[in-house]
Amino acid sequence: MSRKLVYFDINGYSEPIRYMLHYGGLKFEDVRYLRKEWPIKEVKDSLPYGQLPIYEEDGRTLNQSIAIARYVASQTGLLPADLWEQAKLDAAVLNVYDVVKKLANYFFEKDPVKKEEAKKDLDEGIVYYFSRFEKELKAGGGHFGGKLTWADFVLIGGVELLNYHLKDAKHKDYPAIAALISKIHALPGVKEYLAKRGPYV
Ligand SMILES: N[C@@H](CCC(=O)N[C@@H](CS)C(=O)NCC(=O)O)C(=O)O
Repeated sequence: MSRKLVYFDINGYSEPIRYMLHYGGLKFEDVRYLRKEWPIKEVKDSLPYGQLPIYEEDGRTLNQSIAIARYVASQTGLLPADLWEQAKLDAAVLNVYDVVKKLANYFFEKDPVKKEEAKKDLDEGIVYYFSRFEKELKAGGGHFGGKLTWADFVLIGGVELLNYHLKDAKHKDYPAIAALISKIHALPGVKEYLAKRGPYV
């Protein structure tokens, strides 16, 4: 089976997907376009919605990082069979993306007044969402939904993205989130990948 994950030379939206692929021991081509060379017109024009990441498997193409993460989870034992459990995890992932979206709103805002408002919304959003993630993780014995799933990987990916761009360990007052980061970083496959990867970029 051929698998390819195509993204940029950053961790960003693809990192939880890379973690899952490595954890699952699935061989894949990790294609990373240089941001400084983007847009490469012929590549961008060939993408279903002009954006990355995309995931290719045996000639089929999937876009949208959540859809890719969910599919990869289904191939790596990280998506439970029960439909209610699946829906609860979808909700957890969308909650993570809701707070990550606040980072994007802040990051891409050009107007200085609106940027300040977006920063306030982001700072408040981090406290609001992280305290709820913390509660959910504690109720689930350290995981969303009681066991290791793709929602845990997506949460870690989101926290790392926020931390990197805000130059701060935003999860430091949330012990269950911190423990989950350590746990995922120590998983077989992920640990070896991280040792080779180096720092988050
Ligand atoms: N909703 C999409 C968003 C994808 C997205 O925003 N991709 C950005 C990089 S993180 C991109 O491709 N930017 C380059 C461009 O738009 O040309 C997803 O989650 O995959």
